[in-house]
Amino acid sequence: MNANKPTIITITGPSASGKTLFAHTIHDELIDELGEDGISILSEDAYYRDQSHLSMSEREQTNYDNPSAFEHDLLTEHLKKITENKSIDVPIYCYKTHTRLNETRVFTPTKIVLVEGILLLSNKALRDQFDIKVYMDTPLDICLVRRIKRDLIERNRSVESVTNQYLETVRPMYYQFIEPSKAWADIVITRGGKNRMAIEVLKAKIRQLSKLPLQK
Ligand SMILES: Nc1ncnc2c1ncn2[C@@H]1O[C@H](COP(=O)(O)OP(=O)(O)O)[C@@H](O)[C@H]1O
Ligand SMILES: O=c1ccn([C@@H]2O[C@H](COP(=O)(O)O)[C@@H](O)[C@H]2O)c(=O)[nH]1
Repeated sequence: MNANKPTIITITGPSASGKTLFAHTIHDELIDELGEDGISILSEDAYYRDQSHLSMSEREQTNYDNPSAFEHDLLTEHLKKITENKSIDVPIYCYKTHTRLNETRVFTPTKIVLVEGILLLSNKALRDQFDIKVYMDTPLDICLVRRIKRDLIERNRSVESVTNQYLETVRPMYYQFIEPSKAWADIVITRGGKNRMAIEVLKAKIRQLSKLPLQK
């Protein structure tokens, strides 16, 4: 790893496998130690394509678990800029309307960048941007239960819409794209976002990497 460029760590795996919880736990437990320019999180979901040209019923039919739903080229370009220590304008995606907001968020590179999302290892150009690749190997039935609970509360969804989407796209796309991408992972984590030993191992590696100097 080059001491002059940020280290980019991907945390991938199925929807509701605990990627967000895992990334935020590591971030929150290290932020005081590493500082605001030490560690940050970027989400693949921010790069969902805008659907504002479609009607709401058409948006509800979109396959959000196929790589084509994401603007991966833009994310790849942004990750390259991060490795050059350049700021990027990250899109803001709304799950309730399935659209991007008009405004963007300025993201300034930090020494460690955690990037979480379902299809980050499915694309070679994207995969090549990551220094460390982590896969959350949570059983799919547990992911489904957690996704139902989360999407009802946080994403304005009904049980029927979550379960239909699961059968039509989420599960088939998992087997087609996500599960095979596990082969690219350096570290496979069982038991989801609360696996304390896995959290501590990643934190130790991040602490070690953070001791290397970064030239801005
Ligand atoms: N090990 C765990 N035990 C209990 N709940 C969990 C665990 N891991 C994740 N969750 C919960 O499951 C839901 C989905 O987790 P999340 O981190 O959002 O998944 P992802 O980012 O992979 O889609 C969230 O409500 C989260 O708090
Ligand atoms: O408009 C949308 C966009 C995405 N989804 C679903 O979200 C998950 C990915 O997010 P996680 O946080 O990893 O769960 C993906 O499985 C999509 O199906 C959506 O339902 N609507």
